[in-house]
Amino acid sequence: MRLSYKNNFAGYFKFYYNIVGNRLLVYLGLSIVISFLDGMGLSMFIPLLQAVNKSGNQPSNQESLGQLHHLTDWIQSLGFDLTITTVLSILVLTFLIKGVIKFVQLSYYASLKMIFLKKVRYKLLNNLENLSFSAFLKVDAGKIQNTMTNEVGRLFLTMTSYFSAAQSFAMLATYIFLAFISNYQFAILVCLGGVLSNGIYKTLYKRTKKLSIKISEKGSSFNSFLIQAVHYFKYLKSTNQFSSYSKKLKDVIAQTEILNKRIGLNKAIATSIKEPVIITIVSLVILLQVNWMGATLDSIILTLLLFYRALTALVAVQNDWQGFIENVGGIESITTVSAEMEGERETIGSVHPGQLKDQVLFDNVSFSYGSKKALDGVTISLPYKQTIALVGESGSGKTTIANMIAGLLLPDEGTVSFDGIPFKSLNLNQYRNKIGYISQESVIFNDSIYNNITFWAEPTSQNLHRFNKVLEMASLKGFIQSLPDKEKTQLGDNGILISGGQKQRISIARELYKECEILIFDEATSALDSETERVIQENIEKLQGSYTMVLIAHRLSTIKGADVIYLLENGKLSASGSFEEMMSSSTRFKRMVSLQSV
Ligand SMILES: Nc1ncnc2c1ncn2[C@@H]1O[C@H](COP(=O)(O)OP(=O)(O)OP(=O)(O)O)[C@@H](O)[C@H]1O
Repeated sequence: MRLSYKNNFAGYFKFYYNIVGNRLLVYLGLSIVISFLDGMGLSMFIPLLQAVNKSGNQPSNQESLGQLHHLTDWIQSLGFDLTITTVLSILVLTFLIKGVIKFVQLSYYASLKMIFLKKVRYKLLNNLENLSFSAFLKVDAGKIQNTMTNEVGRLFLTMTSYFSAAQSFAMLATYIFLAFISNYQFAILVCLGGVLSNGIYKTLYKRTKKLSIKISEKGSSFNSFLIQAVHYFKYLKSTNQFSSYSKKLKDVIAQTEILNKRIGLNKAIATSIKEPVIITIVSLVILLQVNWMGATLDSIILTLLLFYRALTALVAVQNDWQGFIENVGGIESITTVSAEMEGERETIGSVHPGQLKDQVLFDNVSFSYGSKKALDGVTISLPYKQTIALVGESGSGKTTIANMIAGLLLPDEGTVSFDGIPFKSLNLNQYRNKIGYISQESVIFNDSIYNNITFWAEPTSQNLHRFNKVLEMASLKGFIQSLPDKEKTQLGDNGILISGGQKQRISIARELYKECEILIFDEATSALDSETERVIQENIEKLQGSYTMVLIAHRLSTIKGADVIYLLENGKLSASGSFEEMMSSSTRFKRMVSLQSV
């Protein structure tokens, strides 16, 4: 399914059709049946008039019905007498059937809505899931959030209005058809009235559409500011910067509401001119009918009835279209965001990685973020079940290498390979199943400890056993035992209810539970006190030899046990070897160690 559209009536139809398929035709079919029944019901007023005329002993005026007298002829040919009771019974029956079909249509609409919203949200979520990491680095989180929530809602409103307009249009067509066969001059007047008022509405629609698109943009920036306000709440609160920050948010709110007010103003104009326009046209028709066409009373009543219904349908078309235009920004922003994300889709190779046997190898790798060179001709080997450590000053390129090992970034020059398979050809999704990543910012979901560690695994005895094992490995057993709700303890948004060190241990436990093959610790022990750090350190050491591991650490004491240490300087490799080798061969490394000892 591709979310794209052409900016015209048929283009919108195709857009909705692409999402919900033939269900749309069923819905439209039901709309047409309802319009037809409505027309049928109204036509019953014609024989009703005749029946009233007959009972009043007035001559029945076949001429005033135009070609519609065929309807009364048809009813009589079925063997029904045109009495008031017969006609009223047919009228009641028609509207009863219409009510039943309306119910079916509305129930169908409820499931259509569910399918529509689900499909669009799934599509956007898939787009996000498949987005490349380098594109994600440039992404506006507020825009994505706004699109997934508000804009999908607005998009659905456009579909509601669009099909409601289509249904009203079917009604309008029914009455115009009835009008044509009853009195063609009248029909021409209806059309003229429609065309006339349409001119006024077109200008209003154009203005509303522009405002609607602007509202979508404002929605994105509102969400962006809001996400950051929540994310940096502690900082904003402790430094009393919240008031100046919320000023920015309030500005966006005010601008959005001004746009909404302008849309409301357009709506007010559109709504308030409707009745005067209708009444003027109705009066003109009556004048024309009485003065120049010598119309009789029942012909005027019939004309008025058809005319009134046709114009009501026309007003409904205009109202629905106004509703459509008010939310058209939703289509615009969803298709744009979806296309943008699709354009930045990660390309995944097809070669399936087996178990790591030999090594992950960086061969003369260079990488830049835009014009900023982060890695320059780096050659590194990560051998099977060995531990390497990356050290270097802040900004020297350690995290970039870690991201490359996880396949998040691909080299601009040189190759990164897994047992000889270049990452470009590798099925990176399968490869990443092997990766455990414990990053500088611990990842904690707003859920229980158990779910955070097991990633929502069923609490079977086997899983619970595995869970308890990793609690011990990550030194979490004592902490969890001390909590009243034990492993069911909720951690709050972003782990706000636990300490930085506890967050890290939970992250470590999650990766151990996953039973990954390659473990990346990016400053994993930086937020721990020295005692906890020692325990975790011992645990990492226990893992050495069982996992292929990458350690990134500023504290050099923590990487003493690594098989090979790589020292980076400004994206270049300046030395490598075991801790002892580095101490004797690299004066820079030796200085770093001695500075930390001090
Ligand atoms: N998304 C980005 N866009 C532009 N430049 C970036 C981006 N991420 C990192 N860099 C730059 O690339 C260089 C290497 O960054 P990297 O994060 O790999 O360093 P690091 O050694 O891990 O630093 P630290 O120890 O502070 O985490 C730095 O100069 C940094 O400014």
